[in-house]
Amino acid sequence: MSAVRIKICGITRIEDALAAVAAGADAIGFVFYAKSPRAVTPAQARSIIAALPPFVTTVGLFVDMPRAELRQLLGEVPLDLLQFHGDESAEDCAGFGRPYIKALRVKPGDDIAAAVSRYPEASGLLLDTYVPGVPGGTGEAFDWSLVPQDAAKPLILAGGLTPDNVGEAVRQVRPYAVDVSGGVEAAKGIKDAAKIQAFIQRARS
Ligand SMILES: O=C(O)c1ccccc1NCC(=O)[C@H](O)[C@H](O)COP(=O)(O)O
Repeated sequence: MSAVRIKICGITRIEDALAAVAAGADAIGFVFYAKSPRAVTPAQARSIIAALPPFVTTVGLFVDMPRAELRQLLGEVPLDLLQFHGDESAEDCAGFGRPYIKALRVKPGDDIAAAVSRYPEASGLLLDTYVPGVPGGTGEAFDWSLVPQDAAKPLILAGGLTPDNVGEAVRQVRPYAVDVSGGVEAAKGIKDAAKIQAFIQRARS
């Protein structure tokens, strides 16, 4: 089995992006959702991306953003992959000339395999925790036993991961990738380089 991929999400500063890359992250995520404490402007994201070395995947997170607004943003920011974190349908996620992943907010009793099948064009599905009224970045984990072992798409495990639980999460779920935001922060939107290093080392050990 290949090494688990790692995305560090909610990046707002160049130094945090570089710390993530130096620690071995495969991808970094930018939150384009104004209500988030981790929100960035297109100009901020562009200047962080300009500081990156090659071969780092840049991911933009959106929550039910109007299509015209998203198209304009994609003309301003060189994003490799789109992450839809709201109530977008498969049709809403398509047609932007970029691969996408869809976040599914998981709650007890959910049939994740059935939800995956609703997004046949997605590159993968990100599994996050359902918290009423909060679209993402909740810092809470869901019941990992709900994750199917034979999903039709690569699954990215998210929600409440930390340096302390990511090793067990990878052992139990065997996801394609893991995604973390709050678990590697010193404060909301401010990453902690030592926590990023510990997270990546434990995810891959
Ligand atoms: O981070 C936010 O504030 C946020 C707001 C709206 C939609 C998504 C958001 N974040 C998504 C992520 O950072 C991750 O994909 C995921 O939810 C993991 O977050 P965490 O539980 O903090 O590790």
